[in-house]
Amino acid sequence: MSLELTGVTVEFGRADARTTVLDGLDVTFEPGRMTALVGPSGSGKSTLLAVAGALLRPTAGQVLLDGEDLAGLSDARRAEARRERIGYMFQSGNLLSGLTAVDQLLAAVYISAGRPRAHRSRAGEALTRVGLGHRLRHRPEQLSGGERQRVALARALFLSPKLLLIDEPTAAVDRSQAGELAALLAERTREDDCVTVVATHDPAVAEAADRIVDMAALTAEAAPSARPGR
Ligand SMILES: Nc1ncnc2c1ncn2[C@@H]1O[C@H](COP(=O)(O)OP(=O)(O)OP(=O)(O)O)[C@@H](O)[C@H]1O
Repeated sequence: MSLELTGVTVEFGRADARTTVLDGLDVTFEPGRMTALVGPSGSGKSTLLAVAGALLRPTAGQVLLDGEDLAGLSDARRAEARRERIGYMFQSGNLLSGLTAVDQLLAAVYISAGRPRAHRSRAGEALTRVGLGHRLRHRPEQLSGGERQRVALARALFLSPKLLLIDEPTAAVDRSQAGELAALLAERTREDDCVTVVATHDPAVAEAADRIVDMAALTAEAAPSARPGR
């Protein structure tokens, strides 16, 4: 399973108010490797994740997940790919208020496959693996920022996605938690052999990653005028 973006362009707005955020981008991400996506604020990291995760259709280009072009699929097939093959973890954690840590994971099962009861003990194990075995019945408002991030990570991993997309996972945690969370992400990526792309400003995440991709370099590669000899 690999993720390959070819000629990906994303434009927002119309006519005179048009902004080109990604311009003919080519990049490939391999399985079992965690990539840190770095670059200045506004360089398009979150936009790239949204396109890769079939949350946003590119203006042009292909998003090949295991050879299948997500950009060209119908809305229904894109939704299916999101449910079955892609795990997300966003900055705020996006936990559902009022649900316990275990139920956060079961909600993902319910949306995807139904019958969450059969998965209850597995949800407990998944939370234990991210160091939250003692917080299974806690609700988001009873958890620290770092604990909420780890619930969100366990939830993103729960259905064994082939593609894991993560935006600023360490924004709400202290330095030692940031290092632990980054190491955990890298470890799970290798164990599950998934493609993991993490947009980040955090050196701790970049350090734990197997590869660093700089948006500035991608953009320079994509723009023909910036290529040497042209
Ligand atoms: N829906 C939208 N409409 C118009 N412009 C948008 C939209 N979404 C994003 N942008 C613009 O696209 C650019 C890239 O945004 P993006 O969030 O991808 O950057 P980023 O690298 O993730 O930034 P940060 O590090 O601050 O999170 C920004 O200039 C932003 O204003």
